[in-house]
Amino acid sequence: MHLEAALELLRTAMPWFGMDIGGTLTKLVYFEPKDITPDEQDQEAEILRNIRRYLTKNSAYGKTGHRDTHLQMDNVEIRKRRGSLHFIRFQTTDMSNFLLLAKQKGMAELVTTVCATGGGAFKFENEFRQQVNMKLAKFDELDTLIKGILFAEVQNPTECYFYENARDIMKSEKRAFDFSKPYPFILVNVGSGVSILAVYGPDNYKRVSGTSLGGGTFLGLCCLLTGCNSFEEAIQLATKGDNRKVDKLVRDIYGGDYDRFGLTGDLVASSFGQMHIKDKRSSVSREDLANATLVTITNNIGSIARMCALNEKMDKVVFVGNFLRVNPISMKLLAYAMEFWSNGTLKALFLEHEGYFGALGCLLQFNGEIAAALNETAETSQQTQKSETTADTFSNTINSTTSPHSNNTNNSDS
Ligand SMILES: Nc1ncnc2c1ncn2[C@@H]1O[C@H](COP(=O)(O)OP(=O)(O)O)[C@@H](O)[C@H]1O
Ligand SMILES: CC(C)(COP(=O)(O)O)[C@@H](O)C(=O)NCCC(=O)O
Repeated sequence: MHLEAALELLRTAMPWFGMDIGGTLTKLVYFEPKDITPDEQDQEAEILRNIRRYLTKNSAYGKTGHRDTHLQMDNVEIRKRRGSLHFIRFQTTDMSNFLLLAKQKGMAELVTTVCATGGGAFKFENEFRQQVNMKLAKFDELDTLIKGILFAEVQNPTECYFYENARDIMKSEKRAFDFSKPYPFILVNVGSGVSILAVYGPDNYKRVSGTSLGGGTFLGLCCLLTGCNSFEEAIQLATKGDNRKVDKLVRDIYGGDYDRFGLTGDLVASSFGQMHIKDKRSSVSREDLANATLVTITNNIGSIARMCALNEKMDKVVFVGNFLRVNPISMKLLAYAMEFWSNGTLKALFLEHEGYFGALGCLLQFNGEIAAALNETAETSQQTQKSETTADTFSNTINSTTSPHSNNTNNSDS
């Protein structure tokens, strides 16, 4: 095969995945081509067809896998192909089951390199190689996070939103925000932990701060304090609880407002500040404890984010990460905190695809992987002067749609 043809094959070979292996959740973005020609269909490997069917016809996979169907993006163009993007997540603790499933579905025979980001791309590299014979092309999680956000913003006109009437949490409402001129902005990624970036341009950012008190802390503390067993349960409990029974408010200390410094009586003066009193402790519910945990973690993140915005002289603060999933309490609280503490100069912004940007950016970076590999190949072929042989070897090391090794037709949910 000629070098050019091999490279074209590499650029177009399916399937296209981006994977973000995080501290708690693994996020997988899958591109489903919708412009397959009859010729292509004839040539398409059986395994590839089955994988596509399996991923797109189901919304639950294995024990913890879910496809967020409400986030699906249709009619997207990537590398001159049109199709849909599917967003799938599972618990990172379930990685060995995922690898087993990938093997069962014949993925290992079709895909030899997966584009991955997040700490797990490093941690699980050997498992991928040993169990399914896949190499991980690793990308930095903060680079891919920004790439994913910028792509989603262009593709989806309603990606970005804010809360109107943020000062009145009971009345605040979600509204679309035009994020087409985004720079500069503070980006707060609330995953297991929290990373805070100052973003000046598409390839220009720095990590300005972070905190270990993040989504993982909320979930961990909530499980300890309430006996709950999942994030969804923790959020449900928090929705019915009242942090004021757990926290010490300014009014509990001052009897009212602390006027001189603008601290109103209903402000939290001390998170969990009432829990050293035995009577108070015995009268709080699991719901109150869950709510107080959520408010504590959220306020702390809001406070650090606000200081970063002040330091960087930026007025837009974008919050992402799966901590915000099904979590309007935190989003409204963050919107309130940005507005209240800045006297209306700071705006909290949110994005619909919350925790998927790293994986999405990783899928888009596949071009970068090819470019890197291209350079390697070009160098190798220059050295050996055997371009045809090199191209053939090369095409086997990335993805191949043309050489199925088995006829696995099982596409049922596992
Ligand atoms: N189904 C879920 N299971 C566990 N945690 C969840 C879930 N949905 C949302 N979360 C929250 O999202 C956080 C993980 O966010 P994510 O952005 O995926 O970070 P990471 O990359 O560190 O896994 C958890 O710590 C938890 O607070
Ligand atoms: C180490 C991490 C980048 C990993 O990302 P995550 O899986 O939490 O999304 C993040 O947890 C973090 O930035 N933690 C805070 C570290 C600190 O600045 O204290």
